[in-house]
Amino acid sequence: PLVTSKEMFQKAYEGGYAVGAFNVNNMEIIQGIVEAGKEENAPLILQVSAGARKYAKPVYLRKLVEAAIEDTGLPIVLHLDHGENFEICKACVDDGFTSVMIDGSKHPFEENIAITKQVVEYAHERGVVVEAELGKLAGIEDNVKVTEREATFTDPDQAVEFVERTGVDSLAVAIGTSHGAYKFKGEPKLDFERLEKITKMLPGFPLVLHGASTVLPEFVESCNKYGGSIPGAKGVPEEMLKKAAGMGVCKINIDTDLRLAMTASVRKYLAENPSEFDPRKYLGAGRDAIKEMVRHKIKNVLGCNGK
Ligand SMILES: O=C(COP(=O)(O)O)N(O)CCCCO
Ligand code: NA
Ligand SMILES: [Zn+2]
Repeated sequence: PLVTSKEMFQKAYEGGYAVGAFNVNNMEIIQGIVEAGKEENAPLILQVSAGARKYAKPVYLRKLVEAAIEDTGLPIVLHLDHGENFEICKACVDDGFTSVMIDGSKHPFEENIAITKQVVEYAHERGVVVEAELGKLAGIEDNVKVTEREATFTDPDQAVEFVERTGVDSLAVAIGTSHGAYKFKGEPKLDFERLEKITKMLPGFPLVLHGASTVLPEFVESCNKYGGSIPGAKGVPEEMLKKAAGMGVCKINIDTDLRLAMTASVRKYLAENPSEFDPRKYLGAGRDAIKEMVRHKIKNVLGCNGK
């Protein structure tokens, strides 16, 4: 069924595991994710960005997710990822989403609170849950001193005030991750002391980790081997994700690992089958790679299999 993440996160918090939040843009990506969820009997969060709505059109994504629910019977959350303003959050609530993110992290503290409150009011009125963000994901890695970079991380004291004043249901925290395939110049590092402090000050409150793709080496190598060029791509080691899942993180966002699984498999298939031109062959290869990758994440990283 189509569900909100309320109970999902309560169980995840108590159980010390996290639910995967996977970005969806087309049929094969959705099918790969949902087949994995079915095989592992895991709850799923399918998340749609503004770019996905532009690429696929909202009605296609909504119907594809409805199809996935009808096909599998899994508990599935349909979530708006990185909603920029009240309007897009409202549109998704009105479109039947069960969860929306309002990302006010680029605004000053008080503006972030104001816009988040506005979305919480509208969403809660209609039984929809809200994710917000406090602190800025890295991504400003180069030519910035560590202290400056850490100044953009989530401040635990501010987090308490933010949650109390907005009534938000979950909070995306900045502890060193960033979006995309180039997350760390040097050794991967997350600020676990900061994460621990936040969970001590907000016991039982669901936290969200963005920029949590591992940038799986097998796919990076395959992309580079079959005509791609993504040297130096690096993500979050799976051990760190497991640790975070045991420390109050209830939702782990994965998009780049899906993109790499699809891209590596399509490149490989096309390189190895030069005379093939049936899209079902190479898109099917991509779908299979996504399914296996998501199964791996569910079983070996998130721990939400059978939950
Ligand atoms: O937090 C994430 C996923 O981050 P990652 O890029 O590590 O998969 N997202 O919100 C997905 C959109 C960002 C584009 O990748
Ligand atoms: Na957890
Ligand atoms: Zn994100």
